[in-house]
Amino acid sequence: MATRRYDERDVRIRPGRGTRPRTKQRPAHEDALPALVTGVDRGRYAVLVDPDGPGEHAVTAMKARELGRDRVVPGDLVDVVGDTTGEDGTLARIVRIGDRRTVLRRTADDTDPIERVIVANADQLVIVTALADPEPRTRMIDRCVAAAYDAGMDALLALTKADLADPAELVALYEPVGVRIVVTHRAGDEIVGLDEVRAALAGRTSVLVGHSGVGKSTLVNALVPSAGRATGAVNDVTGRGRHTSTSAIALRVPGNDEPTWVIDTPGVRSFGLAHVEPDHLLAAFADLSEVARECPRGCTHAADAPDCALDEWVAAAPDEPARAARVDSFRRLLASRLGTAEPDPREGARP
Ligand SMILES: Nc1nc2c(ncn2[C@@H]2O[C@H](COP(=O)(O)OP(=O)(O)OP(=O)(O)O)[C@@H](O)[C@H]2O)c(=O)[nH]1
Ligand SMILES: [Zn+2]
Repeated sequence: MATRRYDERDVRIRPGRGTRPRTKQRPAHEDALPALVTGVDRGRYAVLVDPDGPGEHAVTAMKARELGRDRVVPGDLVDVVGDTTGEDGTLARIVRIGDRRTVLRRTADDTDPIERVIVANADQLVIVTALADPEPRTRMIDRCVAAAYDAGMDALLALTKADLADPAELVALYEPVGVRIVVTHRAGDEIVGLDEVRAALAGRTSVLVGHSGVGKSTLVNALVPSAGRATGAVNDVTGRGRHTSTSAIALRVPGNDEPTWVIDTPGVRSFGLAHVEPDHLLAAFADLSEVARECPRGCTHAADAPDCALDEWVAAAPDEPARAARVDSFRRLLASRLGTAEPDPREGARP
């Protein structure tokens, strides 16, 4: 995306004196090397210098003091200096964070009111959802789709465990939202549908999210055999999976001509939607975006918005039910952001 969106860098409290741009205070670091952040663990960053290039090698780095509290997250393109050999016991320094094409935030919560960036520069959010065991939760999917669209990312719904339930209902719900859908199920050691998943990921960076037990690790291990993501059985008592994996990590998917990455985000439950603008969400619906140019200024495009052009557009073609489905879908995502969405009846049992 062209414009950088608001993130925690903007709410940093700066010391009173000096309004000079911070970049001026930073050393030039002309010898710095470009690197991709693949993982973060207790203040140590796993980076790949010259990612996907001839000189690619893994290095452990720390954040240079001059970056202050700016967060460095998987997917960030950074500059590193110092000992960049990657040899045992060496530590490089991250001195610059490149502009971010996209940012995905996790939601604010009671202990931390800031929606923090969790992944940078990803193209696509892959919402891994089991068709059963655990039951799919449409409200959670809606929130993920809204977060992806707001972040300028595509959304891909990966429906697993198709051996247990029919995907038709969810497909009908998400196709009008413009979400690409792939359906998989395990058959012995194989995953049926894996080729479609591969095709949807090829040449892109995709963030994988999903509740515990949906089969996300099973999928990651099939895509990246060297990953060794822990897979856990669904807990028989609660129906939830065990939390078997811990920190976010970028993994290269082998076998592609173009660089292909998945970023696994264990433990991420929800996404920040507090800053989503209706028009930002609308931008993901090119056809509706066009129609809404006729809306009154400041139109929220919600179901109760007076004179919203989307309503006229639906009314103008009663023989085209697809229009209503499209508008309803957009408004469902809009409502998920405002927290006014109908509660998902299936969600009650599992907060
Ligand atoms: N029936 C069925 N079970 C599956 C399928 N895919 C995975 N499972 C099982 O579902 C359980 C959870 O799979 P995981 O891959 O560990 O799920 P996860 O989403 O990574 O969950 P955590 O590891 O807890 O984060 C395991 O017992 C898998 O064997 C599938 O297609 N069909
Ligand atoms: Zn409108």
